[in-house]
This record gives sequence, structure tokens and C-alpha cells, in this order.
Amino acid sequence: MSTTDKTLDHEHAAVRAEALIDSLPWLKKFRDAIMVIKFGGNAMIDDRLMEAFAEDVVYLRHTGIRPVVVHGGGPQINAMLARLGIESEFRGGYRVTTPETMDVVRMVLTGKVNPELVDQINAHGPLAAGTTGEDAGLFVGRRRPPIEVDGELVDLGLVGDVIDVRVAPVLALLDAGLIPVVSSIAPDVDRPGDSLNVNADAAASALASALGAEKLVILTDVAGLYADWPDRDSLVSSITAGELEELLPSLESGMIPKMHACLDAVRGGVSKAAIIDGREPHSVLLEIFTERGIGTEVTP
Ligand SMILES: Nc1ncnc2c1ncn2[C@@H]1O[C@H](COP(=O)(O)OP(=O)(O)O)[C@@H](O)[C@H]1O
Ligand SMILES: CC(=O)N[C@@H](CCC(=O)OP(=O)(O)O)C(=O)O
Repeated sequence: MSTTDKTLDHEHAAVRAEALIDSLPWLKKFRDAIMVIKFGGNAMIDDRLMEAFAEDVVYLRHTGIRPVVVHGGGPQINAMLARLGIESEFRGGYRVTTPETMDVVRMVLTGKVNPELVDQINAHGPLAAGTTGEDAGLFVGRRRPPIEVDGELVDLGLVGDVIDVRVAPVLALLDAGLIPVVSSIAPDVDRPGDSLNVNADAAASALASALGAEKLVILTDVAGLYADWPDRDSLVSSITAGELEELLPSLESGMIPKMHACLDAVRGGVSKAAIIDGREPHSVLLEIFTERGIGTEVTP
């Protein structure tokens, strides 16, 4: 015998059924679509968020969407550099990368963060396959020329841009039903044997364009793009590429690579790019399966 309050049960059931039915148009629309999701280092610090992220990605995969994960690991690189007593600085949103720093970046991204993320996803079944921009020549990298920061030219060292992507290895993983998990290291096309540190937002953007992805979703540690940072009333829900281009010069620090990444992606053929709050559990599902999405969307 059960004494549950049936009225309450019916209400809960109705809300849950509505949420499931609301996702129907998106399930139909996005079947087989490739979605590139960039998972930032800040969300990885919290085990609960990392578990929720893994669940979201596995959920997408089981709905027939083809998720590709690109990850960063800035805070984890900072922690390891501090342990090793190596200083590093950020200029214009990018880490100034010496050869010594590059060794640590590669070790942390490819040796620690990538397998940890793969493990989280594979807790749900053997779905994730870790790879880097160096494996099978996925990324073709080139050293970034000095950039201007506050009117001064800054040499970022071994920081690279992805100038070309050979999508075959990622497509092969997708065709095998797997979830590629990619770290943002690229081989230097001009100096064979050298590796370059690519900002993970930029790497995700290049991969999304090359794959002809339906969406690029970038998780971060704020609700989205603020037009007048740090004014919390200035959250942008939607912005076009043209409007974003005008806003870019006024942006600071971490938002610069992110918004460049979104702009490049939509200019590169991706239908929509979104910056969403990685501090909210299951933010990826809310972005993909709801009409308004969350955070800031960038459209062509
Ligand atoms: N206009 C802006 N809108 C939102 N965040 C901004 C803006 N300008 C600077 N920021 C900063 O950028 C940070 C996100 O960049 P970053 O720390 O590199 O994130 P992640 O680790 O997710 O890649 C935010 O936490 C915020 O402090
Ligand atoms: C050139 C550059 O800045 N590379 C980044 C790569 C990792 C990254 O982008 O990590 P998040 O996404 O967690 O910020 C770095 O060295 O921190």
C-alpha cells in the first residue's frame, strides 16, 4: 500500500513530461548534427560540475547528436606551474609560453586533464576517446606573431593559431560512435617536432568550422558576455557577428579569446555559437534543448 500524495505526483509528472516534450523539436532538428563543446578549466575544478557535464555529453550522444569535446585546463596548468616554481603571465587573454612552460602545458592538458575527462564520460560506457591536436596531425599550428596589448607589442612565445584542421581522425572517431575529447596542443608547421600552446576556445572554434558543426558551445565561469563588464545588468542574450566585431576592441582578458572564437566560428559556417555558464549543472542540455537557450548566443 502506498500513501503518496497523488495530486502532487500528477503535477510533478506533468512538469517532467512537458520538459521532455519541449525537447522534441530539437531532438528532431539536431539528429546527426555535430556539436563542438568547449569545456573550460574552471568548471573542471568542481567534481559535481564535471560529472554533470559528462552526463550531458553522454545524453547528447544517445539522442543521436554527435558531440565533440575540446577542453582547456588553464587553472590546472597554473597549479602545476606554481608547484614547479615556474612563473607565467597572461597578456591579452593568452599565456606567454616559454619552452619550459610549453612542456608543462602539454603534460597537464594531454597527461592529466584529458584522461580525467575521458574517465568521467566513460563512467557511462566506453564512449570517449582522448586525442590531441598533434595526434594524426589533426591541427596544423603556426606561431602567433606578436600581438598588441595596451599599445605595446607582446611576443607570446610558443602560442599558436590553428591554421588548418585535418578532420579525418575526428570523423573516424564519430563514425565509430565515439565521443572525441580533444586537447588544444598543435604541432608547429614551420618547426617540425615543436608543439604550440593553442587557446582552447580558439582550438574549439577552428575544429567547429572545419567539421561544419551545427553549434559551438563554450562553457565558462560567468553567465555569458556582459556588454559593459562588470555591470551585471549588461548581460547580452543574443548578438550578431557584426555587432560583436564592433564590441571586441572594448573587451578584456578571458573574454577576448572566447568572443574571437565565436566570431570566427559563425564566420566559418557554424550556425550558432554560445557562451554559457559552466557553473550551472546541465547548462549544456539547457542550451541545446530549449527555445531561448541560455547565456549569450552569437549568430551570423
Ligand atoms: N565582458 C565580459 N563579460 C564576461 N566576462 C568577462 C568580460 N570581460 C572579462 N571577463 C572575465 O572573463 C572571465 C572568463 O574567461 P576565462 O577566465 O579565461 O574563462 P575560462 O576558464 O572559462 O576559459 C570571466 O570570469 C570574467 O572575469
Ligand atoms: C595560449 C593559451 O593561453 N593557452 C591556454 C590553454 C588552456 C586553456 O585555454 O584553458 P581554459 O580554457 O581553461 O582557459 C593556457 O595556457 O592556459
